[in-house]
Amino acid sequence: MTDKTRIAILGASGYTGAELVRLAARHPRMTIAAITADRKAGQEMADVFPHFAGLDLPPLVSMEEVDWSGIDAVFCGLPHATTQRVVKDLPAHLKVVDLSADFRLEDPAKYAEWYGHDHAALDLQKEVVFGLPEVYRDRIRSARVVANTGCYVATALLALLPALREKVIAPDPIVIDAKSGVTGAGRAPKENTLFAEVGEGFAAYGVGRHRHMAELDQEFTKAAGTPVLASFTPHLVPMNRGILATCYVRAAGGADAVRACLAEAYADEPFVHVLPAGKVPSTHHVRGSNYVHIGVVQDRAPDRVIVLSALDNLVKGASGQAIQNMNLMLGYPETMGIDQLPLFP
Ligand SMILES: NC(=O)C1=CN([C@@H]2O[C@H](COP(=O)(O)OP(=O)(O)OC[C@H]3O[C@@H](n4cnc5c(N)ncnc54)[C@H](OP(=O)(O)O)[C@@H]3O)[C@@H](O)[C@H]2O)C=CC1
Ligand SMILES: CC(=O)N[C@@H](CCC(=O)OP(=O)(O)O)C(=O)O
Repeated sequence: MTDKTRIAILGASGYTGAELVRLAARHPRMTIAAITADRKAGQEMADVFPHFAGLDLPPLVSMEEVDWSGIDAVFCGLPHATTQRVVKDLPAHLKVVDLSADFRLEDPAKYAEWYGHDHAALDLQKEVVFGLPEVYRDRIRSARVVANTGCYVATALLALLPALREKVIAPDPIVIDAKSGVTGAGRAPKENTLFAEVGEGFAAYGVGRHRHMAELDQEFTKAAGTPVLASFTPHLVPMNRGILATCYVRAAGGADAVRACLAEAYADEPFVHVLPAGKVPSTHHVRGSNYVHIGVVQDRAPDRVIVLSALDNLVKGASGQAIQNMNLMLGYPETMGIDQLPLFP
């Protein structure tokens, strides 16, 4: 008998799956019992990811080969749309943290509108809790299935939600200018992530319409108590990891009021640091960690404020947040296994 939770990581040959392996392998209360892949099923993890050389891991298998009776909890790092068909058929004894976008939208009509097809697991959707621990910690503790917040969305929500909730910032306009490293697009080969097409330049994409807007609308609207339609423009920048969101908002009390509100809201949060006046966050300062840095700056007009937020898309934006959620679901200390300091430079 072991007092460790036996976990499976679905999609372990992808970027978020590999990051889950990195973190879970050193988690004091988790043991990695199964790891899955699709095209890479049958391979050893250290062959797919040589940085895991020497780590004792089971081989990558297909999902059909997993013996679920030997598993207590599952992290699901699969592409969206595939995920809902997989998660709905998982045995009910499993606790699940899903990293995809499939279970984040509460309204099925919104899901169909933004993803272009009906949801395949609506019954399950009803019981899923939105996985942003800083907001839904109590509900996450008793959830069986949690939908991790998306990487861009976590960056923007953590920057603005408390101030929106307390009406320290106005619900309109909110403009979010966000930049992501290339691992945000996953490991599967795509033309837009080729070195020659990402390096030495950068561009916006999804301008005017990106599926993450639906998730932002849902959570901003709940916090403000009135419909919020934020502008959101993502950019792909030539770096491996990290997201920086620069958010432009209106706040009658100016930057000091916004900073004070955020500092109070996050005073006891283990992973969110509100920076002192005059400091701005950098992806360099959160890389490889579950930390989020938030800076607040006064714009030239007295009622315009700039809130900047940085996190590592693969850690706080995905796998670290997933472990944070699973720690809550399992009754473990929330920071267990994910309190590593950032890697700098
Ligand atoms: N990358 C990021 O920063 C973030 C990603 N996410 C979300 O997390 C999920 C995983 O992302 P990421 O790790 O980047 O993706 P990757 O493309 O890097 O990895 C996808 C994984 O899923 C497996 N897979 C693909 N198709 C299937 C299938 N049909 N059946 C079973 N397994 C399959 C792949 O196996 P194989 O390698 O063998 O093909 C691989 O292990 C996505 O939903 C993404 O949107 C969320 C937040 C941040
Ligand atoms: C750089 C890049 O391509 N990013 C992806 C977001 C990745 C992601 O994490 O999507 P979810 O949060 O919805 O799972 C995109 O813009 O679609």
